[in-house]
Amino acid sequence: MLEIAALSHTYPDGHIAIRGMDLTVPDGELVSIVGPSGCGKSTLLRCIAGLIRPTGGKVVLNDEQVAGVPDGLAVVFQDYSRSLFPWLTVRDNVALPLRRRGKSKTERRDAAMRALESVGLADAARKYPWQLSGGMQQRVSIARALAYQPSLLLMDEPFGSVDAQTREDLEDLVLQVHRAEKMTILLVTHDIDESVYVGDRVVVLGPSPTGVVADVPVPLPAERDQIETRAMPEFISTRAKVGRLVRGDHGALGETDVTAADSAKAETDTADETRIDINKTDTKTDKADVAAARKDG
Ligand SMILES: Nc1ncnc2c1ncn2[C@@H]1O[C@H](COP(=O)(O)OP(=O)(O)OP(=O)(O)O)[C@@H](O)[C@H]1O
Repeated sequence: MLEIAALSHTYPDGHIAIRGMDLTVPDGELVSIVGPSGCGKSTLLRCIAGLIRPTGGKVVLNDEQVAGVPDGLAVVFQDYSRSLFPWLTVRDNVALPLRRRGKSKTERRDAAMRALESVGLADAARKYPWQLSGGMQQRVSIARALAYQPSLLLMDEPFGSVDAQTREDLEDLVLQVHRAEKMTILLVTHDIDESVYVGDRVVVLGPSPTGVVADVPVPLPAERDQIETRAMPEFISTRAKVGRLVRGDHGALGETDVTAADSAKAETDTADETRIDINKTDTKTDKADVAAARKDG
């Protein structure tokens, strides 16, 4: 269970990105997060990932307050070109984080190959990331997250840089993995259709400083199909509702939607920002991991 309570974040320059956000995500749910450009979606994910410390409120994951990168967390970013190490093979990129799981070399390689098979890239295992297309590189990033077997997967606009066909394939891949592994997934997207197509629910954030404007259930069957699901009346009406809410039309709120706008207004905590040095720590660990991976050959 992920619980976000009265979460606020003010950057050191005084910019208030998040104010008084409340959100609860039960285990195994796939929640889409949408909101106007620049509202604070990435800031929210970084607070959940323990990469920045909130200046107010808290993030609690499985009953423990997040104070650094939690165990069992994986993140997929939009910019795949910077998230893979060009000097490691595809297989070694996928296997790298498993060092932190205490796995042996053979176990790491087996897990990496299984994850690559699940994204249809087993044949590319011995290639380097720069030998693959953008969509294939993003599938490697997803395979790396899957191999880690996270209990919580955060995806920040993960399909923003790939073509339309690849995007649909990756959406279906995430749905398939979500069903098979039952992991909790938070997916930030600018694409309202995508938010409804993949989500169990869509959380709509308001403009900066952001908070939850509405929590919209997605009344669609768990099994989804790119053509049939998108033609369903429930898909069309939910997409229209989310679209209006993102544009600030709160009249689009239905009886089943939960609004947290009031609690967002109530929170005024703008305490000083304290940055965690987790980035430094991570960089050191990554360097050690990478050096060891290269030695493994
Ligand atoms: N390090 C920082 N220092 C100061 N302000 C920042 C910093 N990082 C982000 N911001 C500001 O905080 C706000 C939220 O940024 P964030 O990247 O979280 O938004 P977003 O919703 O993910 O944006 P987009 O829709 O463009 O992806 C923006 O106004 C941004 O300019």
